[in-house]
Amino acid sequence: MPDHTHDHHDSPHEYDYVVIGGGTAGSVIASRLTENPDVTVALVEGGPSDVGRDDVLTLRRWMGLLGGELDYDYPTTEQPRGNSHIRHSRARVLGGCSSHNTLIAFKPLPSDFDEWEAAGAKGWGAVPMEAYFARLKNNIVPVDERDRNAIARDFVDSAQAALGVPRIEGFNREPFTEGTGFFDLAYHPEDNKRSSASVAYLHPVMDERANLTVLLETWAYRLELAGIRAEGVHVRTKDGEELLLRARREVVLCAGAVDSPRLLLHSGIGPREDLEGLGIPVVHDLPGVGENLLDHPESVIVWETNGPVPENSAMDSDAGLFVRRDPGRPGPDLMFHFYQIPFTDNPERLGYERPPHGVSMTPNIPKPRSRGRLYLTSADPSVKPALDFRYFTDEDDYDARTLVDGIRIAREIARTEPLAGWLKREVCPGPDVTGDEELSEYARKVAHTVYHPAGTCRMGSPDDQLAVVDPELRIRGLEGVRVADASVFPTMTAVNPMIGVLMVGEKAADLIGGEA
Ligand SMILES: Cc1cc2nc3c(=O)[nH]c(=O)nc-3n(C[C@H](O)[C@H](O)[C@H](O)COP(=O)(O)OP(=O)(O)OC[C@H]3O[C@@H](n4cnc5c(N)ncnc54)[C@H](O)[C@@H]3O)c2cc1C
Repeated sequence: MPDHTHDHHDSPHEYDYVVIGGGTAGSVIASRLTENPDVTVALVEGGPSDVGRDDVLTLRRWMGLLGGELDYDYPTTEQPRGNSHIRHSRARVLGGCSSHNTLIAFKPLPSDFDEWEAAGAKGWGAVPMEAYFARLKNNIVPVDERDRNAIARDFVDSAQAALGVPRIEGFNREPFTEGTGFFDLAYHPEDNKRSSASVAYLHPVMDERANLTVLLETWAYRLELAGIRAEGVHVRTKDGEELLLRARREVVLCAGAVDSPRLLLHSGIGPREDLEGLGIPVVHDLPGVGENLLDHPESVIVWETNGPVPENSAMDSDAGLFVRRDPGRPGPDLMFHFYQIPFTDNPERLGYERPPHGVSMTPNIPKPRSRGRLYLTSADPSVKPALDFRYFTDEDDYDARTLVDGIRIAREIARTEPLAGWLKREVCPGPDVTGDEELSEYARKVAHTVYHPAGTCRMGSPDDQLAVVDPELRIRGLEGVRVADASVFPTMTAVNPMIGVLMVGEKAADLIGGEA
């Protein structure tokens, strides 16, 4: 290995590591690698900085960011069994989706990591992963007392009374299979400020570290490969300048579950036939790129309340519920978010009206069985990729049945005091919709996403033909390039994935640093 310590400033566009994507995982990795002052890192981020931006940094303003100028806003392909109108928000700003999400913070359950290990991700079991949770720099705390809305408290009481599940105070304290309570969030309750990946990992060091170069509003569009070795990445800056950023040691791809496979495909790394069909020269035939597209689909049931709901909240969906219907499963198989607002965006398309004040429950499928696929429709890197989630297409209809169960359980909770006393009427689907078929039809047509795409560059063992990266996160068959973000998830975590992504970042930094 040549001595790089003296040539840092020789070439303006050469670094030890080029990290693509200053999002959730990328912020962790760039921050950790540059703890060593002898290591240089370029962090390439498609969006602007979040520093000083109250619209981004104030957690409760999250909904205002969706669909706006800081959102890549990916459509889905037509979903014959689901909702074809879902828009997948992906943040275009430093911190990535941790800068516009709700920051619900769940350490993946032991059963999630053990499932990864069993799927071929050697070394990613629950026991070794524990250390990475302990390392996280984010401020992870239960929803603060001041943010605990009276109706959300009553939701928790009613869920407990109706279902007999335990009340949980601090979901990350010990593993659970069911329970209800206020979530842990990565935030600062005193001013409702995000403790996103960028706030926790980059803001404290960005201006101080001479060895960290953050290139904002710069888009990576193709990897530079010499044979099987990744040598850097081609980017376009905000001013339209095209640069080749060279990586002496490694390129680390952290563009997320949509944009990491997208960049690989445009670099000629992916399923041969697809690439040839689009006229993209095949550099490396890797059939798994874009396959195994996972998500948490959800549905919604909305009530009108007797009067306005009190104002206080961390981000309007501060409490929830996990249910395990099948005791043979190691973890929960149905989850609910409770919204202190009437979330009628999708039902309105079917003719339902938004009540003046109301609340919602959004049952989702922790371990969905449908698997989708991401693919390109054009060799032009500026064309958005196609996202076909194949929602509700699993053979035994498990996914749709889960949401039907969810709506029925939601109604049981709503009938139970103290929540019952707040509710005037069920707005959607409405009390007349009761049969399995009708409920399934409704649940699927108004289905939404919990915004958790993952799995499109999945990690796996050498005999897994569809694995894209090995358990050290190296792209199989190539040198000098890893993927580290939600796309490497072999399977979906039963809980919201962000903490899992941050832990992927921490472990990736360890793997990369250890090798150097
Ligand atoms: C609205 C919403 C709410 C959510 N709520 C929660 C929640 O409460 N709890 C939870 O656990 N999870 C939540 N999630 C999911 C969670 O935020 C994501 O799973 C996680 O943040 C993904 O991290 P990532 O590193 O894979 O990708 P990202 O955080 O999306 O990072 C990718 C980064 O790469 C950049 N980028 C992409 N392509 C390029 C390119 N070609 N060149 C340069 N830069 C590029 C992007 O700008 C972005 O900054 C939510 C997601 C959304 C969208």
